[in-house]
Amino acid sequence: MAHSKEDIQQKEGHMRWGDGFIIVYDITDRGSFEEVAPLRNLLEEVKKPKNVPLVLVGNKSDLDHVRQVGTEEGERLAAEMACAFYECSACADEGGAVSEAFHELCREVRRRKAMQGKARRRSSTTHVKQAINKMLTKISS
Ligand SMILES: Nc1nc2c(ncn2[C@@H]2O[C@H](COP(=O)(O)OP(=O)(O)OP(=O)(O)O)[C@@H](O)[C@H]2O)c(=O)[nH]1
Repeated sequence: MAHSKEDIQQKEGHMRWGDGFIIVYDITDRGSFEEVAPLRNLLEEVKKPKNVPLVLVGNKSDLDHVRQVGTEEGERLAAEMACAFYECSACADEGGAVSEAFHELCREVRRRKAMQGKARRRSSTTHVKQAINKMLTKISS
């Protein structure tokens, strides 16, 4: 599918403010699956240097008889992208996979925020230690 400059700018705008993303393709449309990797690359580019929480979803699992993308292909791509993977149906969400995908994304966003908080706390402790060391060096010289 061709994307206009406006399409890309609009996408980048959404990407900038988002804390986490669900990339959805249609299991009955190989073209939509092939758009996942470029979309993820654009996301990485926009969010750099942050490593953004992601979940990959193959939608329309109720249309298994016209499937064009195998479950294993989705699983493999998710493994490459180091993110969770679900197949679901927005029309017939019997197993609850739609809400599970959203919950997993929220958990991932919280996990990353907690990790970033820890890293920030650690770096501020390092700054305090450096300042004390500097003062001690000055006093002793
Ligand atoms: N059978 C089935 N149809 C679905 C499912 N999810 C969406 N659809 C249908 O797919 C069509 C497109 O859905 P939209 O919500 O417009 O999604 P979109 O991302 O704009 O999709 P495209 O127009 O195909 O690019 C609609 O007719 C929906 O009813 C699903 O899980 N199963």
